[in-house]
Amino acid sequence: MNVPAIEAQLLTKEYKSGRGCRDVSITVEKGEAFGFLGPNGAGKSTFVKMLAGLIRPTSGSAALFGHPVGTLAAKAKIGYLPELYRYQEWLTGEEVVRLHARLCGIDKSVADRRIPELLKEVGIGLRGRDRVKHYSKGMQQRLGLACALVNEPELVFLDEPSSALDPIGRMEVRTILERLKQRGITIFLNSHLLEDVEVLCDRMALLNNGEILRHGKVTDILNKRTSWHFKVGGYSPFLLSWLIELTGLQIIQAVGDGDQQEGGGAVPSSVEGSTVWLEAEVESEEQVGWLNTLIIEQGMTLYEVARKKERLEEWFLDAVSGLNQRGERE
Ligand SMILES: Nc1ncnc2c1ncn2[C@@H]1O[C@H](COP(=O)(O)OP(=O)(O)OP(=O)(O)O)[C@@H](O)[C@H]1O
Repeated sequence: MNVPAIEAQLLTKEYKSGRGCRDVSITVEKGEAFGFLGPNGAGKSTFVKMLAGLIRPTSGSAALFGHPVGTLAAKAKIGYLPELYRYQEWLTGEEVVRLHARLCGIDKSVADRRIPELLKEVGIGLRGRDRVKHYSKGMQQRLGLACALVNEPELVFLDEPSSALDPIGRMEVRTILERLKQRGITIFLNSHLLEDVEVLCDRMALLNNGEILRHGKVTDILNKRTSWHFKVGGYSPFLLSWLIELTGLQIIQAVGDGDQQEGGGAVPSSVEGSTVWLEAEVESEEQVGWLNTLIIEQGMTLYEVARKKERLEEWFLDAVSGLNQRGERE
């Protein structure tokens, strides 16, 4: 039977403060990478801690690979990198991972082989023999990743895995996560880094004030908007107003591939014969073909036509805009 890696139904945690998360239901299939987004305090860590069996839900239920959360069978299958990690700073990095291996009941001979490989994979390598107190925040985060992977989990929960890393470190962690995904490991990624979610995740959900506000396939979200860009050479300033009048479409002149010119829609300032980008909102791909024909018929050169992707950041900001601290529409 093909059981999902994560199945949560109406999972709720109420703290004394009242916050936490409410009625969260999601299913994550085996081998999927799932992104969990949300503003600070939305309840992302609370949700992950319930799945990892670290805190008890107030109500609702969840299972990992068919085993109820909190049971040994569920825990044996997971790795967890917490957001606020603190490792024993008097130990060396290698000793910290070894401690985690022992807690997971891994044989010494297996640990002896696996730990150096893991330290190399997360980019600690020879520094594994240094004490943790000499590690930067980024190195401690990499150490956390090694600890989360030491039991060769089938599912990893990563709570902000690159928050302390510089851009190179983030790219390296992303590569590690991509490798895990290729190996068929299910990834549940809490992240503020929308780019990580965009590159790595198949599906995602946006949590706000403890509740799921939106969810969907990352590719659908990125392609939802049907704005198209046209790079036009030999441009004549009459073209824009002529196209708008003829087609009735919303068309503006863009500064480059993506950035709208301020006061878009106004008569373009470009000089005769220059190369410009136009951005049009269309209802169907036929309209794109129509615009292509019209531009070419006017004797201009069409260098490039591309669908404008909606960045996840726009999607995120749009979803939470107009909501107050309690997540209510203002
Ligand atoms: N142990 C606790 N006791 C009481 N309230 C808590 C506890 N842990 C979290 N909360 C509250 O629950 C809400 C959700 O917190 P949580 O840490 O899950 O959010 P988050 O989305 O992970 O935030 P961040 O992105 O800032 O880490 C917050 O209002 C927080 O103050």
